[in-house]
Amino acid sequence: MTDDEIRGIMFDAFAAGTDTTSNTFCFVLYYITHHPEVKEKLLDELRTVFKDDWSRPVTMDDLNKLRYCEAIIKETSRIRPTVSMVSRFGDQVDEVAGYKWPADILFIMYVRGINNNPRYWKDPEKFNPDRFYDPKEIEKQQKFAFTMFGGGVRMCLGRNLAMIEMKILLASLYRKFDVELVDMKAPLNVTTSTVTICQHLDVRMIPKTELC
Ligand code: HEM
Repeated sequence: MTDDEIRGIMFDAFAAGTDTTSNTFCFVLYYITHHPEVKEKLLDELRTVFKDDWSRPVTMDDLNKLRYCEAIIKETSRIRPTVSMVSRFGDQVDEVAGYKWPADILFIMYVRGINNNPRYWKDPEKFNPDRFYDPKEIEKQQKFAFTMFGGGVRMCLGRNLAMIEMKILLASLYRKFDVELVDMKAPLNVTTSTVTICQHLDVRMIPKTELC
């Protein structure tokens, strides 16, 4: 591999892999703090997986068991996707969604619209991680009704890494701390272009004295 190729890969990892994960995680904290019943279920999962050991590193085996953590991350990304648009350039005349399109057209898919479409999601505005946890709910889902990492050959290259990072962070954080919002009434403060950035989120981290 040449130096240029290595530099390019490192650049992609930083450019595509930092704002995305960090902002998604801010949204995860925001939604958990606003849904105490979700926090309780998360803590139950942590108790089941880690028993009374609250400091050992998270293993691959643990990651497979942290299904509710993953469901929280997915439901957060459904209701408030960090990457709000995915684009494709059509270089030839084509037919899409029953319409004929000329060449050199940029198609932009509005991810938030897809993920919150009431045709595919009951009460789409409700934060409910069970949509991605309960096998019956998962079975009901339409294949393309949820996208977090895009799709097809240009799908996010870092998707597995991103999910591993966020699950480890979520489990590690809630094993050792309780997290509160400083202002529960403050709405999410975001700016949106391709990536939705959380401008401001004041949290209070309270060290735990006993497991969960
Ligand atoms: C929560 C975290 C992340 C989200 C929500 C996310 C989302 C996305 C989305 C929606 C795309 C466009 C896919 C498409 O056009 O179909 C993408 C592309 C990409 N992502 Fe991520 N991503 C995340 C984390 C990461 C990480 C950690 C890395 C690398 C370390 C990464 C590397 C990339 C790269 C290289 C592309 C371009 C792929 C291509 O054009 O072939 N992403 N990501």
